[in-house]
Amino acid sequence: MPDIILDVHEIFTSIQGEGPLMGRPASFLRLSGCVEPLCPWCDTKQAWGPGKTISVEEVASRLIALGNRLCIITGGEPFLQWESGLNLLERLLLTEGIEIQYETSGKVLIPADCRGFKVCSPKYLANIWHYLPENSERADCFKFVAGDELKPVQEFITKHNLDQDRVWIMPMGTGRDEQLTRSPKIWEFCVKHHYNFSPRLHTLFFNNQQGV
Ligand SMILES: Nc1nc2[nH]cc(C(=O)O)c2c(=O)[nH]1
Ligand code: SF4
Ligand SMILES: [Mg+2]
Repeated sequence: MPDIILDVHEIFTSIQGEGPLMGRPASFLRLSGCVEPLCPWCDTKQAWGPGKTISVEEVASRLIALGNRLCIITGGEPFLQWESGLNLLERLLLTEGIEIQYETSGKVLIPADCRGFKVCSPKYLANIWHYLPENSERADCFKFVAGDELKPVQEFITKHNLDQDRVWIMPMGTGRDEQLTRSPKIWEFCVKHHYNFSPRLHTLFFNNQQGV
């Protein structure tokens, strides 16, 4: 039988820089491939195209070898590979007692049988949210990268009836300075609407380096 494989961009160890699990040491698996429309501000454009094909067992053993209790699976769009191997990887990691957190844009359907913690970060592009509404029930929480336009974020939250406890807002910025400049306005927005604020710690510390 041929190996079940994943299309992998990178595997590394770091600290979750964003969202509800921010600050926790974690193994990161960044899968290759994303869904159109692609975001012009994307900080991981290298993960759009094909990466390295690696067997699921090999990916699992590399992640286990990093020794972290938590694994963040991101992309690209990780759920593109759910049926072709990610579901098997999830089973292998859970068997080892490793906790899993996914990062998804919500442009594809979050699999109903996925057992990890799902953080959805919807994308607003050319005045449209590129998002499948069914994911509002399937994601555990939502993370928005916000720039100057806060109205669309507020409209999204209202339209999909998201409880404030499920919402994290992060300042836009591929670099440290931009993030810091935008933070006070995002902070005020969070205080006003009772949302959670999240910085992007890896950008604050390492600017726009890859693999951190
Ligand atoms: N440290 C760190 N935390 C992250 N949280 C989400 C990330 C992502 O690229 O999805 C990310 C990342 O690339 N690095
Ligand atoms: S959804 Fe995420 S990975 Fe895909 S293009 Fe947008 S920012 Fe980049
Ligand atoms: Mg990132």
